[in-house]
Amino acid sequence: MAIVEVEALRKEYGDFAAVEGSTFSIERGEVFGVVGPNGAGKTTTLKMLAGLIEPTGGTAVVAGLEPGNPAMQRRLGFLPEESPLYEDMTPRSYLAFFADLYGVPQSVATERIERTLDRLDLEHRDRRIGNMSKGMKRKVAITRALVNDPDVLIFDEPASGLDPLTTNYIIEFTRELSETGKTIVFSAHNLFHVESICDRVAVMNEGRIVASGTIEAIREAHGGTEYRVFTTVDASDGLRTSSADADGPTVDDLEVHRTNGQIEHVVGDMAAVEAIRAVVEAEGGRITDIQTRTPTLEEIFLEIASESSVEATEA
Ligand SMILES: Nc1ncnc2c1ncn2[C@@H]1O[C@H](COP(=O)(O)OP(=O)(O)OP(=O)(O)O)[C@@H](O)[C@H]1O
Repeated sequence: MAIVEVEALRKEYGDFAAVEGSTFSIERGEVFGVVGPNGAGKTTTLKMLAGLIEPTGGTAVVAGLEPGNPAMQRRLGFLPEESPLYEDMTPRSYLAFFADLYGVPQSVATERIERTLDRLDLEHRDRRIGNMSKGMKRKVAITRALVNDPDVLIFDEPASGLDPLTTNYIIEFTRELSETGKTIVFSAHNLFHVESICDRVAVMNEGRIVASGTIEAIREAHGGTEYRVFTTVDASDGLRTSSADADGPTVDDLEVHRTNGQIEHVVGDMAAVEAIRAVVEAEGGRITDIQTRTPTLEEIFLEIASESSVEATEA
């Protein structure tokens, strides 16, 4: 059975739905990314999973337990997007305090805290938290999410606003946690990190999940390689497309641009390239160049988000 089961989860604020009926499940040991633009509903979703805000509808079950159940809290670690820390405490005293709240025996807690801080390379463990850098504070917050040795980690933008070195450190550490069998739900803006560590993702926009699956599947469904065929003659009249209904081979989604005296045909597969070649040769022209381009994950997600916004407007 999946360790996280979310069914028709919904959160309304007045007549505004921040999350509009999300359904997904996460297997034990998976790294699951929740991605999407600002205001998509990522934080709201993660907070409902963590039992920090109550859904208006639907259910979120973690490790077989409802959010808010104290037994579930013990199996869960939550890293909020902004982690307010007690500025006057030191990392050691602060983390010991949280371990105590979770009922972790002191000797176990000390060993766990020191091991995590060692791994995160956090120096100055007895320095006042208020005097630490943003990256150091984030490392303390991450260690706090781990004091109870949870099975499920919910990390809201774990590396947001940090320098690239600290970011890589945290992403690498998150990967290591998943290798030790922890299940990680992770929200992020930086799609490079999503691609590097997530097994599956849910793409959110305006409160709804608009695509989900492995990155490869999403790439395949929404962002295949684009072929740009440059020719001396326009092949569109000899091709059958959804817009032009001429005789000849069918080419879906053909785009034609004129650049510097050349005709550029943009198509989505090699069969279309061959069809263009046949038409161009039959018309006495020639192909001058063929270029391929694979859209970045960023472009694919932007495309998915804008398509879903258009659908919502049209509905
Ligand atoms: N307490 C609240 N009261 C009213 N509206 C809220 C509340 N919390 C969130 N919202 C709204 O719900 C929507 C989703 O917010 P949420 O914080 O979940 O988005 P997000 O995807 O995490 O965005 P970001 O990437 O900016 O953190 C936003 O439009 C936000 O303004």
